[in-house]
This record gives sequence, C-alpha cells and structure tokens, in this order.
Amino acid sequence: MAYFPLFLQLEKQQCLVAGGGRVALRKIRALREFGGEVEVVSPEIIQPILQMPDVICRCRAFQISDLEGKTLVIAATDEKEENHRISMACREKGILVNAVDQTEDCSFIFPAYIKQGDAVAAFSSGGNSPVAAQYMKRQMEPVLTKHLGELTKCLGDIRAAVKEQIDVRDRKHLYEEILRIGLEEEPMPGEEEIQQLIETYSRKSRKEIWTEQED
Ligand SMILES: C[C@@]1(CC(=O)O)c2cc3[nH]c(cc4nc(cc5[nH]c(cc(n2)[C@H]1CCC(=O)O)[C@@](C)(CC(=O)O)[C@@H]5CCC(=O)O)C(CC(=O)O)=C4CCC(=O)O)c(CCC(=O)O)c3CC(=O)O
Ligand SMILES: NC(=O)C1=CN([C@@H]2O[C@H](COP(=O)(O)OP(=O)(O)OC[C@H]3O[C@@H](n4cnc5c(N)ncnc54)[C@H](O)[C@@H]3O)[C@@H](O)[C@H]2O)C=CC1
Repeated sequence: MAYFPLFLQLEKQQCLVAGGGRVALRKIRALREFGGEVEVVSPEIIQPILQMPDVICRCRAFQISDLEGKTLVIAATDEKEENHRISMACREKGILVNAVDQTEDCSFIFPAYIKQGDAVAAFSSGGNSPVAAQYMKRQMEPVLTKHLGELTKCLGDIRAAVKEQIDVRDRKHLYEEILRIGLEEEPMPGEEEIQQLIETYSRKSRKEIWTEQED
C-alpha cells in the first residue's frame, strides 16, 4: 500500500535518533535541514555526527527514558530486535517512529527529496525500492531548481497583499504569470515589474466587480 505524503512542521521539535552509524547520519542531516532538534544515543557514534553543531550526542545504549519529550524517533541501530523494541515503545506512547530496517516498525518513512528554500518535492516507492525513490528525485532535479525556490518565496511574499487587492478568480492567473515570466525569462521579474502586474490585475478585478454590479 502506498504511503500518504504529509509535510510535517519539524522546526524546534525534539527528535531522538537511536544509533550513530552511516544510516543515522543521513537521517540526522534530513531532520536538521528541516529545523528538527536532534539528540543521538548510541554506544558508538561516527565522527561526522559528533562534529555536527547543535546535535546532542550521548555515548550509551538506548533507554526507554530517552523517549520523554520527543515528537519523533528514528530507530537506526543495527540490531533488529532493538529497533523493534524502540518502535513498540514509541507506538505505545503515540510518538512518530521510523525504524530503518523494517517498514513494519515504521509509522512513517523517509522520502528522497529535493529542497529549494521552502519548496520541497518528496518521492517514495512505498518502501519497495529506495533506489527507485532516488531515481525519481534525480529525474526531477532539473525542474526543482534554486530559481524555482526563489520564485516560490517571492510569491509567498506578495500573497497577503494580493489577497487584499485581487479577486480570488484572478489571483491564480497572476501567480501563474509571475511563475511563467520567472521561469521563461532571465533575469527574475524585479520588484517593480511584479508591482506593475499586481496593479494591472487589481484594476482588472475592480473593473469586473463594477461591471457585475451594473449588470
Ligand atoms: C522503508 C525505508 C525506511 C526509512 O529509512 O525511512 C527504507 C528502508 C531500507 N532502505 C534500505 C537500503 C537502502 N536505502 C537507500 C537509500 C535511501 N533510503 C531511503 C528511505 C527508505 N529506506 C524508506 C523507504 C523509502 C521509499 O521507498 O519510499 C531514502 C529514500 C531516504 C533516507 O534514507 O533519508 C534514501 C535515499 C535518499 C536519497 O538519495 O535522496 C539505499 C541506497 C543508498 O544508500 O544510496 C539503500 C541500498 C539499496 C537497497 O537495499 O535498496 C534497506 C535495506 C537495508 C539492508 O538490507 O541492510 C531498508 C530496509 C528495508 O528493506 O525495509
Ligand atoms: N533505511 C535505510 O535507508 C537503510 C537502512 N539500513 C539498515 O540500517 C541499519 C544501520 O545501518 P548502519 O548505520 O550502516 O550501521 P552501523 O553499524 O554503522 O551503525 C549502527 C549503530 O547502532 C548503534 N547501536 C547498536 N545498538 C544500539 C542500542 N541498543 N542503542 C543505541 N544504539 C545502538 C551502534 O553503536 C552503531 O552506532 C542496518 O542494520 C540496515 O539494516 C541500511 C541501509 C539503508
């Protein structure tokens, strides 16, 4: 069965990673990239993790008390039974859990993803083949560029003003026009050009409202 994609607000959320190897490292990097606060507990922890700023490292085996106050947990040990035990304890406490070695012990799985600013695309194979998810990501990389990330931010910045000035029916066309200009033409539309477009659409909206009132 396919997994439903949810986008989780991770900023400042307490995340626990049990295990300090190569797989743990990849998961920690992803959690940090989205603002999660990470604590690692593992008898052995590889150097790249120990060197990560703002990651708390505890060099000992996992204990149930490590779950206290955690929003999300990754069971990334190389012990199947231990990952299973961690998963069961999390489920009992209603904590989101990912076990790196078996989907049966996961309440969520990690996607392959592309992140450009706040624009994020995530790919999953439903656990069938992480390499297939990796392949989907690589195929989409030329589309989800840094430029599209910047344009997304720009659309976010004008959204409140546009909501106030432009009728809901016209807003989508304005956003699509800015995206088209931004993606097809170099350089990105400047602030002045965007303000002019907003003004044009705003006038169009006012005119349509008056016409409707006259009708
Ligand atoms: C279920 C899931 C749970 C989870 O980890 O969340 C899971 C499970 C397992 N992965 C295994 C192996 C590999 N995983 C990768 C890579 C990635 N794995 C990721 C996600 C997921 N892996 C979740 C499913 C996602 C989905 O399919 O939708 C990615 C996308 C994201 C990330 O890790 O952050 C990341 C690519 C990131 C990127 O490139 O962007 C590679 C390739 C490589 O290393 O380059 C291999 C070797 C090839 C192979 O074996 O397939 C094994 C066998 C372990 C063993 O046998 O020892 C298991 C256990 C099992 O089979 O269930
Ligand atoms: N989901 C994924 O993307 C992938 C998952 N895997 C799975 O991930 C597992 C881990 O892989 P690696 O990181 O390469 O292994 P690793 O051997 O480098 O790291 C395992 C870590 O777990 C720690 N550990 C062992 N018992 C522990 C305990 N009781 N509490 C806390 N930490 C404990 C060890 O000290 C070590 O740091 C593998 O067994 C494999 O099945 C492997 C590849 C990809």
